[in-house]
Amino acid sequence: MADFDSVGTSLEGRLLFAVPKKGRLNQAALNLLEGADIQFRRENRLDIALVKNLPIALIFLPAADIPTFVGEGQVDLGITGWDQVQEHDAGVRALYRARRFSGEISPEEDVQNERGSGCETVLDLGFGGCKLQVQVPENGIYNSPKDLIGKNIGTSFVHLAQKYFADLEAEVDSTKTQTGGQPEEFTNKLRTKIIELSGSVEAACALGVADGIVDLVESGETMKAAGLKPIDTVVESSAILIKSQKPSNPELVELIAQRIRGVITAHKYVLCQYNIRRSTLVEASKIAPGKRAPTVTSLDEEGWVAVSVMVEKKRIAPIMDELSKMGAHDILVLDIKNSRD
Ligand SMILES: Nc1ncnc2c1ncn2[C@@H]1O[C@H](COP(=O)(O)OP(=O)(O)OP(=O)(O)O)[C@@H](O)[C@H]1O
Ligand SMILES: O=P(O)(O)OC[C@H]1O[C@H](OP(=O)(O)OP(=O)(O)O)[C@H](O)[C@@H]1O
Repeated sequence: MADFDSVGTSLEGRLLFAVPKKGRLNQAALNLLEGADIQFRRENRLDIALVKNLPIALIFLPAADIPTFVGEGQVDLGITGWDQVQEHDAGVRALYRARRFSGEISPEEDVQNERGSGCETVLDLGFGGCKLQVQVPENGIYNSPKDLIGKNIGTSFVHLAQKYFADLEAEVDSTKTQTGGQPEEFTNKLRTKIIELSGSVEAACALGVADGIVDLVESGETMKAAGLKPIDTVVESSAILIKSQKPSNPELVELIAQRIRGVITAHKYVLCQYNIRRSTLVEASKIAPGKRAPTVTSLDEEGWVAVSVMVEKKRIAPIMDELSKMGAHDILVLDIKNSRD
């Protein structure tokens, strides 16, 4: 077990930054920290690491728990999936709704309900893209989400699944009665049974535990291998940087956000340099206009200029083809290690 006490006192005055300790987001998050020059050494099995060159402590937590820590303000910043923030948000709202329904909620808490998860999105990190989808057996009897009302649903996203089926049940009920549904009260009334599973959710249908599942899909390989098909999307997700509503050091939060933004831009773009006749410069700039504008310098040859421009990595090959066709020479493409707007 990690010895938190020994580092406890040294956390004072440090911004607490939660990072996924395992799973799909772990390595990409560590790469971002490295790119942002957040230097630390993590002792074996210790889930807290002090940053050497900034007043920050990294807290390694499961991605699913990060919105709770950030939302409640115990941790200032965090990297997690948008899906996890939405799940936490749905959980917080469901809890307040249930308490309001049973009459045990005060007006102050009611205000808190409106604040939801308490996490604010700082920026999209551009990795960990996936979709939370409703899935059913490929050759089974269910074809639309409505067919699953009243059935068993396996998922790790219990609150989002509850909300999804509560809304669906309310929609179906309101078309039946024409009186308008009340998704508000779903905690007491949900007919669909949501079964919480912590992993390998895709196996639930084949094993007879569930009729359908709500699970993440990226490439679709897991879904296909399990003989499932998607019938709806609950949430589209990617990794995000979140902050609490009142971080202990807002300036440091902004500094980290700026550095991470720089790393993301650097990964997304390459620097393209080429020589071209000045008379073709305007046309060439239309092909590769850059983030703001190309940098143009004179060449020691009459009528020629050297151009330097940032180009999105994924578009670089066709842009080089076009520039070459236009008469550009000595086209070079360079990786960008870091950047700042
Ligand atoms: N296949 C995927 N592709 C891209 N991102 C994913 C994928 N699966 C999960 N994610 C993202 O990563 C987050 C964490 O999911 P993951 O399953 O890795 O977490 P974990 O349960 O902490 O790890 P593990 O599954 O190893 O126990 C998800 O909430 C989602 O945002
Ligand atoms: O569409 P794909 O690219 O196949 O990815 C989807 C799978 O990835 C995630 O699970 P993960 O592998 O992280 O493990 P888990 O099932 O234990 O959560 C998710 O829960 C799916 O099972």
